[in-house]
Amino acid sequence: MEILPESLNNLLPYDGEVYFFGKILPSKKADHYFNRLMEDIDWRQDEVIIFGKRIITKRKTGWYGAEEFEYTYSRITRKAKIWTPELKELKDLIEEKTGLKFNSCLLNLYHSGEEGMSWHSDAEAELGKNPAIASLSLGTTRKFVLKHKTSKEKIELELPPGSLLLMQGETQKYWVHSLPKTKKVTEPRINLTFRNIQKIKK
Ligand SMILES: O=C(O)CCC(=O)C(=O)O
Ligand SMILES: [Fe+2]
Repeated sequence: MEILPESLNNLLPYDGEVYFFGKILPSKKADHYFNRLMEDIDWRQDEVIIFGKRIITKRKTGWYGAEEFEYTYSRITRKAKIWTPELKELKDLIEEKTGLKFNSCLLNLYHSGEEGMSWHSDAEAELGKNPAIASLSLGTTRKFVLKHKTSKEKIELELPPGSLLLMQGETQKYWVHSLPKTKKVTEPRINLTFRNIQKIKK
């Protein structure tokens, strides 16, 4: 069941649903969480395999959840750490705003505009069919782009600190998304994507 404020429009013209909630955290709170997460998250550089090559990303990530869920992406499997107090608070807030339940969170730390995320969809088996993914942004504002896999139509939006974006329905099946690199941004950004892992592998 989804409880969405009636005022929210679907940003996608077809084949999925993306809702922008705007700022759900006042600036001071957003700053507070940014600083806490910088300190408390076990930030790691990922080793990903791209076109068969092992690459160490500049971007750092963290993987947290209600249990030690295993998550596989780009052929790397990681075991979740248990929620920190701040992550639990943010999860509760996002569940309240979206009316959905989430049991895990992937965090990304982009040190500057030199780091981004290339085109992908979040369609890992662990997320099940038509996953809902809630994305909270902290730190500097960055541009986020969605692109339809066949029509190539693009939807662009700015994600300011404290703002929430929800992707659900068939979005991951028909659209890819990216965080483009940019020379204009020198400040760091943290993004949290709350997800719901379906299969509990121990
Ligand atoms: O940083 C963002 O806004 C996007 C992150 C993302 O797409 C992901 O973690 O799968
Ligand atoms: Fe993503």
